[in-house]
Parts: sequence; C-alpha cells; structure tokens
Amino acid sequence: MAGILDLVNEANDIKKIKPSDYKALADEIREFLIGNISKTGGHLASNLGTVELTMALHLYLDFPADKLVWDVGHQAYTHKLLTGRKKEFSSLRTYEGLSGFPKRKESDCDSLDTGHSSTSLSAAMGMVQARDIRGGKEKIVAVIGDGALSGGMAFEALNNAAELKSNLIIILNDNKMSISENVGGMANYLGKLRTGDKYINLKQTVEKALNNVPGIGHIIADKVRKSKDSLKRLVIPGMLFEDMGLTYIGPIDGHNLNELSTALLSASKAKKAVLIHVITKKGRGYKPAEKNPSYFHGVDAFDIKTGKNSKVKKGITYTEIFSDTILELGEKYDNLTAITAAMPSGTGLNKFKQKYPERFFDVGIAEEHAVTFAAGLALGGMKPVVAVYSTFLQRAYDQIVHDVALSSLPVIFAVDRAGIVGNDGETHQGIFDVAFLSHIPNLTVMAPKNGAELKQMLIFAYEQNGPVAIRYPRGKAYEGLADHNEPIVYGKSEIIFQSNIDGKKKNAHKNRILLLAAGSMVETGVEIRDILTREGREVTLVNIRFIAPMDTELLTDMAASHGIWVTLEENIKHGGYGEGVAAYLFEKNLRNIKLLNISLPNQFIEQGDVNVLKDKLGFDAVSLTNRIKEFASEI
Ligand SMILES: Cc1ncc(C[n+]2csc(CCOP(=O)(O)OP(=O)(O)O)c2C)c(N)n1
Ligand SMILES: CC(=O)[C@@H](O)[C@H](O)COP(=O)(O)O
Ligand SMILES: [Mg+2]
Repeated sequence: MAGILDLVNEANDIKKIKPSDYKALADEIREFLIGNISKTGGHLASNLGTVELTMALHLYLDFPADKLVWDVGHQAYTHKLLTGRKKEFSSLRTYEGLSGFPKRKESDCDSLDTGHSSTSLSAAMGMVQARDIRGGKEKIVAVIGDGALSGGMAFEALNNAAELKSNLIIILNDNKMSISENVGGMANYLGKLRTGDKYINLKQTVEKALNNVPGIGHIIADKVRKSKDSLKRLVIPGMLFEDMGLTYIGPIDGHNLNELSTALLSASKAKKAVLIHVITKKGRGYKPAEKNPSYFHGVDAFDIKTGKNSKVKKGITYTEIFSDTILELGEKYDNLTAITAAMPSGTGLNKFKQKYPERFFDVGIAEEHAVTFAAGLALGGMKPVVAVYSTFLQRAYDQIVHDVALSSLPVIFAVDRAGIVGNDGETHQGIFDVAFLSHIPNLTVMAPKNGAELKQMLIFAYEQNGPVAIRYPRGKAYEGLADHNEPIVYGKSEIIFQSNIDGKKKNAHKNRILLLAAGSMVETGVEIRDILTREGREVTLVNIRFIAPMDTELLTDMAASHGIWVTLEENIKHGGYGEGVAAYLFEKNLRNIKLLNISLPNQFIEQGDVNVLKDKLGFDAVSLTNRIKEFASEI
C-alpha cells in the first residue's frame, strides 16, 4: 500500500499532504532511511537527525525557485526523498547512482554541490547578493551543522553577513556532534545557548515583568523595547551572533514542526541575515545510532537488529597501521604530537588521544588552522603529525607552503584516503595531493608500497628535520612484498625486480621495460610485471618511495639499460610524478627513452566502488598491461 512518502514523492511536494500526516511521514522517512542505509551504507545518524527540519524547510520553501543550501550535504537524504528521488535510493553512493551529497546535475532542487564542510554560508550569501542585483524574490536558506560552524570559512562568512541588507536564513543544526563530539569555543558557546531560555519567550517574559512594575514599569519596558540593544544585552541568548549583526532566534526544538515553522516565518520578515538555532538529536529514531552517533555517522551495510557492521573485515588497513605506529612513536618520543581536524576516528588517532591526551589536538573542522598550529608546535620543539584526508588537505595549501615548507619545519603530514576513495565521489577522491604537494620546496613527499613500508616511512619521517608528507590509500593495506624491506635512504628508490640487463638479446636495451611505480601502484606493478615477464618481456619494477625529491640518480642509471619507461601513479596526471620524469628526460636530452605516463585522468572522478571505478578507468592490472604492450609495440 502506497505510504505517505510515496504520495509526497509522486507529488514531488510535501505541501500536498495534510498536517495530520506529518508525524506519520517523519516516521516513514526514518524507517525508509534505516532500511535502505542498512543495505547500501551511508551517512545515517546525521540524516536521522534532520528529518523534521527538512520537512519544515520543504513546507516553507517552494522548489526549485527557492534555494536550500546544505553544508557538507551528507545530511540531505530526506531532502532527496522529498524531491522525487525515492526510487533511486537503492543506488545511493554507487557508480552512476544517487550521490550521497547534493548534486545540481541530479535535481534542480539541489542548489550547490557540496561534500566539504563550511561552504554553505559563503555560497548562500553569494546567491543572496545575486538575487538582489537581479531584483529576485526567491527565499534562500542555508543549513549548517555545529561541526561545520567550526570551519574557518563559516566564520569568514558570518563576519561578512553583517553587510547583508536582505533576507538570508541560516539554520544552525546543533546536535552537539561533529563526526565525534564537537569541540572548541563555539561548541561551548552553543552549549550555553542550548541550556539557555528561548529568546522569543524570554523577551516577552522580560517585557511582561517590566510592565507589571507599578508606575514606571511600562515606561522602562517601552524604553527597553525601543532601545533594542539594551534589551538584547539584557535577555538575548545569541549575543555573539547579534553583536555580529545577525538576528538570532532560538534555541528551538529541531524536531518540532510547529516551532520550526514559527521561527522560519518570523525570520522571513527580516531584511538581514537571521540565524535560527535548532537543537536536534543525531541518530534520532534508531537506538544504536542515538547511543553512538559517531559510529553511525558514516556506516557500511549493517544489521538493523544489532546495529553491527555486516561487512567482513578483510585484514588491517593503512589507517590502522598509522594508528599503531603513531602510538609506538608517541611512546618512544615525548615530543611527538598528533593533530586532527575533527576526524580522530577516520584518521586513526583515537588510540593516541586516549593514551596521550596532552599531546593530542582536535582543532575542529579547521584544516588551515591545523597546519599552521602544527608549525607552531614544531617551532616550540615538538614533532607534530597532522593526520588528514587527502581531499581535506586541499584546504590548507597556503599554510603548507607559507607556514611549514618556507621555514622547513619538521611537520609530518599523514595523508590518508590518498587515491580513489570510492563511494563519496568527486568531492572526496584523494587525487590532487601529489599535484599540490610535490612542487613545494623543502617538502618531501613519500608513498609506501605496502602496510609495512608505511610504518617504515612514518619512523623515517620522524627522524627528518624538515616537513614530510606520506600519502596512503583508504582501506586494506597491501601485504605483498613483505620480504622487500631494505632500509629507507633519503631520496632513494627501491628496486623490487631487476631484469637481466646483461642479456645478449638483440635490441635488449631498446625493448627492456622500466616500471616506475608509486605507492599503491607498486602492487599493480607486480601484477603487470608478472604478465609481461610470462610473455617473455624483460621488465624492471621500481618502488619509487619518494615522489619528491625524484631519484634522478636511479633514472640516470636506468637510462643506459631500459628503453621503455612506464610511470604508474594513483593521482591526476598534471603535476604528477610522471610529468616530472618526462621533464627529466627532456632536460637530459634522453630522446631514445620512450615514456608512457600512467596516471588518473585530469578529471573529477565520480562515486562508486573503488574496483568498479578502476575498471571503468582501465586502471586495473590487465588493462594497464595491454596499454603498455600496445605502447611498446609501436616503438
Ligand atoms: C573540509 C572538511 N573537513 C572534514 C570533513 C569531514 N566531515 C564530514 S561531516 C563532518 C562533521 C560535520 O558535523 P556537523 O556539521 O555538525 O554535521 P552533523 O553530521 O552533526 O549533522 C566532518 C568533519 C569535511 N566534509 N570537509
Ligand atoms: C561526509 C564526510 O566528509 C565524511 O563523513 C567522509 O564521508 C568520511 O569518509 P570515510 O568513510 O573515508 O572515513
Ligand atoms: Mg553536528
């Protein structure tokens, strides 16, 4: 029997149902989310917390004319359900399926493509100014979480919001959580607001009290009402926002449709930025997620009854190796400090946090600050490790250049999720870090061939006096080549399999293949070398270890004995290692060497299972071997 959600989905408009059905709709949405995400995986807790909020927004806004801007956008599943995308939900975060984030190409009700935190206010403000220039009438609302509000961009936008002369509604969705517990001064401030009285009631209470004062009471009330500031100083809880030129409304119950609708209506009248502070519960409606919203922030498929992950664990991950190694280094060196930008769990710093709380820093969703904070720690004699996802490190480019590399400070960047990450799609693929790191002077950029070498590299990085970035992929660590563990020498590669360069075969040199593999591509290189060797080709496989500085000594040696070079890297082509090798060959006038640069295409890579994406990109060992054979046959 079609449920209310189906009615809304067909009508593509929540306004078509009766208010008496709202509660049932919310229940149906929650049941649908839990049922589907238990199969596909995804961001469950945040979405369970924003069901009523999203419904209220859809009752207030008229899509697609009005604009709703989600921050991060991981909590927009209900928005997608209310805008006709219910039937695609089983394809959530899969290749060519529904994105886990707002996507304008998916729906004209998605106003901004998001995935990275703290962008909503800036974008919404731009939309407001554009509306005013056009003389438009559309409503514009941004929804930002308390975690995202800890991001620098959000503060930059709030600072600028005072300039607005027309309506922007900012919904602050406060559930006390980022991925882990939210941190910082703003989190504390919001905590005070949460426990404070509601502004609307408080203001009326004060005015009523003053009016009851015999004689002069109503005069004071009148004065106070007229002199807004003193009233606000006296009663308003959201002083910080008010003093910044916004109007603050709240805190209100983010699960109460009436309160939400009243606040939206009240806010819509203001010709300025209005911040509505809503209190929600992350994970609401599913006990395991309510109890552990951090675990259920981003989940794989799970058993609804137990809440347990249905995925069978297949070996240790790079993140777990990082986590254990940092713990060992922390034990050995009391100047080792660890920093995360609101992702202690995802980056594997939870154990370090437990054991060395005084040397652990969660700075909130603030990658820029994290890097320069690390520079400060290094200047103070510490050895800071910034654990961060490749994609989020993009935020801190200038801090790396200007605050760390310029002074060659001993900061270690543990760049996790480097390469194709899969289901989070374009906004999360870790494919740009080699391009934006490897050209920075003084910065060493490394990539381990397997889990054991990640440990070796972290220990090696600790012993360096300058900044080192180590990039490694999401997921299970490669366990092959365990017997290849020669000590790391600065700037030097590791020859894994050396072909017989003394062979007397005709044109041996010309046809001998050199595979220069970086990080995760060494594993692929082993498979490629096996196939080619079985077919009688002479192949040397090198684990380059150092993306920067390049091991030019090795390249010079190999030029004398290998005529076909292939670089293998899991990052975009431009600014990659392969382009560096091409430049080297050109500068050295080594025209007889034929170079095939195998990297990811210079494009955004959509969502999907990592292996599916690699197949589609022809990035699997067999496809790459065929490309190499075709290239070699043309010579
Ligand atoms: C720049 C950036 N850093 C880190 C992340 C990872 N991340 C995704 S959601 C999230 C927490 C967001 O917390 P909040 O805004 O409060 O939303 P909630 O999940 O609580 O609804 C983080 C840190 C990100 N998306 N972007
Ligand atoms: C929405 C967001 O940015 C994070 O939750 C991210 O999806 C985490 O990625 P991992 O699943 O790789 O930890
Ligand atoms: Mg939150």
